[in-house]
Amino acid sequence: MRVCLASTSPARLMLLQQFGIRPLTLAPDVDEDAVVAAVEAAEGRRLAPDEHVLLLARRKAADVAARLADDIPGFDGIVIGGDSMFELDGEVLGKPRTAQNATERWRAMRGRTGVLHSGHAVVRLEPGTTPREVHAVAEASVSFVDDVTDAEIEAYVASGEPLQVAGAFTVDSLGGAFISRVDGDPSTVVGMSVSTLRTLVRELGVDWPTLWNTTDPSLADGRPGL
Ligand SMILES: Nc1nc2c(ncn2[C@@H]2O[C@H](COP(=O)(O)OP(=O)(O)OP(=O)(O)O)[C@@H](O)[C@H]2O)c(=O)[nH]1
Repeated sequence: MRVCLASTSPARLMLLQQFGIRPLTLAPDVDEDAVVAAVEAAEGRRLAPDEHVLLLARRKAADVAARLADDIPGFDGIVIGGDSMFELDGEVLGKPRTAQNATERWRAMRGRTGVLHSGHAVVRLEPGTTPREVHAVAEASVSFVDDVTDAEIEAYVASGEPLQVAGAFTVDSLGGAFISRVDGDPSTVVGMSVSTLRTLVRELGVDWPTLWNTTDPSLADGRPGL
């Protein structure tokens, strides 16, 4: 069973590898802001965090699944897409991208609890059959210690780590020192709930252990991806 991760996220790839899977990786070609804006305009409302991450996870998986059918005829396996957003006091926060945003967010987060929403979509590609897709959202609440100092925030932002991750924090790296509690599947916070992926894979009739220790043939000669 081949596995393709439709993501550029190093954390998502790390998660799958930690859980015994060495997937092919392909970057999704999805303009996330444009996709969300189009759906919100059509619906005449803002998307809730769970709708937001599910929409994007599904679009990313669908984009790569469609390209795979052309790039690797006869691909027999699954394509996994994901998206994560952090919700604090009803505000949906993606990657801060700038030091100022990250600093402002950390000053607002100390001592608080927010929810990390992760969307998951899995597409089953099997030669001669119609692709099948299943999807789900997982949430984990994240509580931050209340005594993070401005100096610690400045140092953390200066590390660059918080700039490119949903919510401006990581639970499995430098940011973990400022997190007092996670309620839910911890891998949800990192980028994908692997227990949720297992449920989705089973819905597609695939036994999870069959994915263990799979090395995609395209990786056989050490080339990442296609
Ligand atoms: N290592 C780590 N990464 C995190 C954590 N929280 C969020 N992230 C990452 O923050 C990023 C959220 O941005 P997304 O838009 O979902 O994904 P992306 O990184 O743009 O990658 P794509 O899947 O290609 O869209 C993901 O890469 C997550 O893995 C965390 O606690 N630890």
